[in-house]
Amino acid sequence: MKDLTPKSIVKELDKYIIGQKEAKKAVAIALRNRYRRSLLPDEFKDEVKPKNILMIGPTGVGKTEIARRLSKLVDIPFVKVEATKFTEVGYVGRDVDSMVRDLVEESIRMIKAKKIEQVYEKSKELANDKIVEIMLPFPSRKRSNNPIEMLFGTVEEKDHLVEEENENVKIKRKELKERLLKGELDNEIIEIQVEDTHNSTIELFSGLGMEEYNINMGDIFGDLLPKKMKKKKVTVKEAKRIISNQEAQKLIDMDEVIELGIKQAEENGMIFIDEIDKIAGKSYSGGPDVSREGVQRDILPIIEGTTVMTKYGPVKTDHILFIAAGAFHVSKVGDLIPEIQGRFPIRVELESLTEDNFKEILVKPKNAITKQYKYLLGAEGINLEFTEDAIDAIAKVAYISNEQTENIGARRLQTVMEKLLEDISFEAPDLDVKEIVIDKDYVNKKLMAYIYEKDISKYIL
Ligand SMILES: Nc1ncnc2c1ncn2[C@@H]1O[C@H](COP(=O)(O)OP(=O)(O)OP(=O)(O)O)[C@@H](O)[C@H]1O
Repeated sequence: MKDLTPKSIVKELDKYIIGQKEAKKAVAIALRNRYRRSLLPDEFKDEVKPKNILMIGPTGVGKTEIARRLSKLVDIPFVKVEATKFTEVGYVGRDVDSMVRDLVEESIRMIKAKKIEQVYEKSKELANDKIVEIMLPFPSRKRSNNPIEMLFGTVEEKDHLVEEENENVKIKRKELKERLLKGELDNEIIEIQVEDTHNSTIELFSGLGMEEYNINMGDIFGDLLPKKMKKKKVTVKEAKRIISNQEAQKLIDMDEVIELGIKQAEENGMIFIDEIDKIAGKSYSGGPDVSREGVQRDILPIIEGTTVMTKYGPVKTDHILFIAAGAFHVSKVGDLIPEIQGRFPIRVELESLTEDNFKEILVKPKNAITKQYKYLLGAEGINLEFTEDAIDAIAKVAYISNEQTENIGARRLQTVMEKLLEDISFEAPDLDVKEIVIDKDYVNKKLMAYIYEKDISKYIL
């Protein structure tokens, strides 16, 4: 964490997100502040509240992507919620707590995955031993207490036979294990015990038209319920995966995982509240929805710092970082209740993406969409290339269709690319050619129809 200076964070984010300097800078500072806080003496620590961020900008320009990338970069729990979800019919005040419960769930999942990784090798070994045991059990023979057998000494004789057989099995098991490790037995079928997840749902009020009361016992009691097991026939390959998973679960200390998970969520969690602009303003949004102001008032304590009950125990929200986002086309930031405004001291505006931005987004990010298609078709043995003027043309088409229909930002690139490469993707497995170059002509041919005809004359692609 020490090396993650704001500058280095921005540099990392630059690898994935084009432009949006201000927003990147703001999240980098917020993250650094957490590190700074962690160095403070305990008596000050609680005084320093996270500086929550409000991102203002149209859809599809990178608001969520910046926050999500940041969380990946530093491996912290992250959840995204749509504020409008809480205005829907059927929601009641306490439901806003669900964002914290989801965060804890995510945090625990992350810690558990890490712990499982640590015991992975050991669990794999145990699984192999178990599979050998299933495939070649030791002969079990009850010791006879028949007085005649005991009198004539046949019990000892039988014991001797069993021992001999056991020795044989041991030798055979060694051979079997060697073959198992080489993968030679992967396609054999064996019977193993697996968790029976089928009957963990109880239906309350069923038949009364209240299906929404279906309660999943697992959700309430989590790992606390004893697991019901059933027998299942699977291939050895499957068994290796299932049993090593079961063994790994036994090897990790769930109490510790939960404790660490809660701590991580409290200290380092990040909650992204999208569409906050849609709950700005006092009015009902028509119909029987929960009032927007009501939702803001419900969310407020969570952002100010409260304790939320989860199935894992109480979770304090004081140091969770909140990033709220919205387009604010219709409503203004000033339409949010003052208390909420006050809780988002950092405001950043994200710019609409230009055609040049689109060009860069197509090729520059580590996970750029053109690279993704290259990899996908590479898997079919096809080398896909894009000429520079093809990239220019794709960006232009995306930009124009955003202008002519709905502006969905960089998301448009995905639909345009899908359209462009639809035929190639479909035909790929049967194509004889192994080199495909997408040039400007190909783009024009495939995407002309994408642009409203009436405007084609205006744009020379
Ligand atoms: N500046 C950018 N650089 C690179 N890719 C981007 C950029 N903006 C958007 N994208 C791409 O578009 C997709 C959608 O962007 P994102 O989820 O960040 O939208 P958003 O601004 O949060 O909008 P919304 O509030 O509607 O979710 C991302 O997954 C990413 O692939």
